[in-house]
Amino acid sequence: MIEVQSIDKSFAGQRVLRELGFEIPDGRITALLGANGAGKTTCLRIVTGLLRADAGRVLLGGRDVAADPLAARRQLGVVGDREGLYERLTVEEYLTLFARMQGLAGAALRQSLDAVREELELGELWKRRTRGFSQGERMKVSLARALVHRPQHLILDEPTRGLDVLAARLLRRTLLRLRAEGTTILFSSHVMSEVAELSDCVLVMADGRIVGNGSPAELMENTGSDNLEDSFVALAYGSAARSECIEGTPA
Ligand SMILES: Nc1ncnc2c1ncn2[C@@H]1O[C@H](COP(=O)(O)OP(=O)(O)OP(=O)(O)O)[C@@H](O)[C@H]1O
Repeated sequence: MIEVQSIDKSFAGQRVLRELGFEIPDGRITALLGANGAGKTTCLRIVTGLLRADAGRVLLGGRDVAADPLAARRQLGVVGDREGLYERLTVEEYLTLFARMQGLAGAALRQSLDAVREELELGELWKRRTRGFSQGERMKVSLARALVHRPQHLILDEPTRGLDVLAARLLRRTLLRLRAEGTTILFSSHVMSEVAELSDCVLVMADGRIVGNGSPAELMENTGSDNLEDSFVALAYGSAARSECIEGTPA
């Protein structure tokens, strides 16, 4: 479970997150939506421990990310807005390095590497250095790095950005499989069709707050919309003027 409790964050006096709070239960896929600049990446960086909040806290599986970062990271996989590949290493070397850093060794290490190679169809890339990889190839390696230690929580920042149809499909299939295995998944996106297809729950951010929280069907019902995009627009852009939340959503 991911618990975000009353997070505040400012950059140079500009308040980006305002008492942001939400909970994500295990075995669910949750999408984080918001206009450009709404604070999604800042929120995800705080949830993953890359950035410190000014106030509030984040718990991953009950562990405070800021107070106990190593324990939190052991149960966390992250696909960030940059892939962070080491271009001189082959895929195998790169994933082995990250698996070792997560404490895997011996047969367990071998098994984990074999599993991600197969699941993410990395066979042909396995012995290649990652320099020059296409966007889709980079995403697959980045996702494999995030998954190699079988984390309980997976966080992805716009994971399908720049992917072709097949790569996006592989990613969606992987997320659905992980959900079936009980993984807790939080991802940000601007692609409404993929959010509607994948998400059990949608969080809509505006002005550093959650202004909508529910299943796609609930958000549509609460906004009187017959599609998720209209519902998102009503919440994300209407909210700045109305500064109110849909029923049942924390302010
Ligand atoms: N390191 C930083 N220093 C200064 N300002 C920052 C920093 N990181 C983010 N911001 C500002 O915080 C606000 C929220 O940015 P953030 O990247 O979290 O938005 P976002 O919702 O992810 O946007 P997008 O959809 O465009 O990726 C923006 O106004 C951005 O300029």
